[in-house]
Amino acid sequence: MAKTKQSKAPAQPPSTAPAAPATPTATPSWPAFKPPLPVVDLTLESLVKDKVVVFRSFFPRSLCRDYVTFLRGLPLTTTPGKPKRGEAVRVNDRFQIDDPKFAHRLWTETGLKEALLSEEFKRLWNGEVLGLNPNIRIYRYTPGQFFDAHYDDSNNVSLKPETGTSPIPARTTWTLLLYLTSAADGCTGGETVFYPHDRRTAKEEIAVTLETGMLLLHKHGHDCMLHEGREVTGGEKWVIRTDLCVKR
Ligand SMILES: O=C(O)CCC(=O)C(=O)O
Ligand SMILES: [Fe+2]
Repeated sequence: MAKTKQSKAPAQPPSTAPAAPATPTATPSWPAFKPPLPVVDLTLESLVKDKVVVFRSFFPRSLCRDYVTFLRGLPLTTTPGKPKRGEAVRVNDRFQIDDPKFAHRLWTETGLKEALLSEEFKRLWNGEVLGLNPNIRIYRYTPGQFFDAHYDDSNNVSLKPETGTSPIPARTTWTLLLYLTSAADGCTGGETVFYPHDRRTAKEEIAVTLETGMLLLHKHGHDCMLHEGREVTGGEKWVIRTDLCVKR
């Protein structure tokens, strides 16, 4: 199967009206990380060796609720247009912002930095880890919405670890998905499903069930696994997406 890229994959089901692309100017006033994070020892759990790992309870449920309430107020837009040849069909509502400060907070104020840089796991990340991609994406999937099978690209970015410092050339190596809702909040379906052999077959699928507050990381770029966000059948699936960045 030809590799389909996710980065330029707008799509729309027949039932959704085209929306004007959001052009956010101000960065959102993201809620504080309360209670202070992490609320549990961040233990990395491997779902697919060297390819997919999760941290459960990365955000406590109360914080997920605060975030969903806050994110509802952002100008989300339904992905418009028809996919071009070779592009993945993606049907969801999203908001995207370049926010280095929030990326830095997610990296340094959650326990993530320490957890990923521990000697035990350092080798997984494909380079010298610098932090998270400032390109923050928020997804909301309502019933009928999904993200069709695709591969995530590695992208070149430049990171400014502190204000006033010069940018460091970096590239993304792993995708981060932070799930803010799950069946516990009335969201059914919406699993992130991986296909280790580039074939979309039920027999080979590895379906990750949504869990409120769970952070999933999966390797992307040239050896990214084919994956999809399965259709949501009830409630709302909310996700914060960014990427892990290494020195280039
Ligand atoms: O929403 C999901 O479960 C998958 C999202 C995804 O694949 C992506 O952001 O590239
Ligand atoms: Fe993806």
